[in-house]
Amino acid sequence: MSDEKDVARLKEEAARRAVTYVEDGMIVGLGTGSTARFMIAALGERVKNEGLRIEAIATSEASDVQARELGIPMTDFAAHSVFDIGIDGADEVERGTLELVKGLGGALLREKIVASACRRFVVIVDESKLVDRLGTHAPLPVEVVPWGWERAARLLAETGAQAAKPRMVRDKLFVTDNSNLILDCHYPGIDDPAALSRAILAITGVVDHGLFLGMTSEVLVAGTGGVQRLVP
Ligand SMILES: O=C[C@H](O)[C@H](O)[C@H](O)COP(=O)(O)O
Repeated sequence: MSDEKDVARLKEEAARRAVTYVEDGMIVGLGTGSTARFMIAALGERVKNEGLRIEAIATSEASDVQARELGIPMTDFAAHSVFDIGIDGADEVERGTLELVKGLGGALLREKIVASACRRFVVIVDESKLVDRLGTHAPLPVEVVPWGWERAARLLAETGAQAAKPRMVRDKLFVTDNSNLILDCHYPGIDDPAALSRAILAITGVVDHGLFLGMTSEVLVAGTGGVQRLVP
């Protein structure tokens, strides 16, 4: 089996475990990304095969489309301010603190809005996402309004980022579901995530960033030895 297939299998294992937490009557926040895709697929199976009765809210257009295609009933913030459980992937999980970097898929803003509305926020990852210090494996994505983004990029560099570059897709600026841009900020490790969060949010034009601090209820980490459950 190739490495890629191994990783996909681990992501699916973590995703399937998290879906066992979902019960009849729950309102569920659906994450975004390749691991969340497995989770939405598994949830769709339960809705179809077991008649599981839930409503869900998606953190991206892509997850929304997938969930609707699978027949998962969807809801929104017009109907609810609080959700029972949110299940989402991550790009980095710091061992010990379980603080996160998210947003490599560009969905960080809606993901953070939904995670902050969930009573329980379950993170599903394969073991390659565990790090000793945030910022060492993945850049920190920062969502900014398009107007004046160049200034925001320069000010982000002053927070210690070695580079704050607009994300590009096929030579074009990547645009989020919220019509904003993503600046990928490369830090040489993040020693004080809370201080960095404050510094980034103080920049006018920044909408939010991919540091998810104090939000994790638990992490399900799939590795070769099975799925491990980590709690803060
Ligand atoms: O914007 C994307 C999200 O934060 C994803 O949850 C994160 O990038 C992890 O994605 P994946 O499961 O594909 O590694």
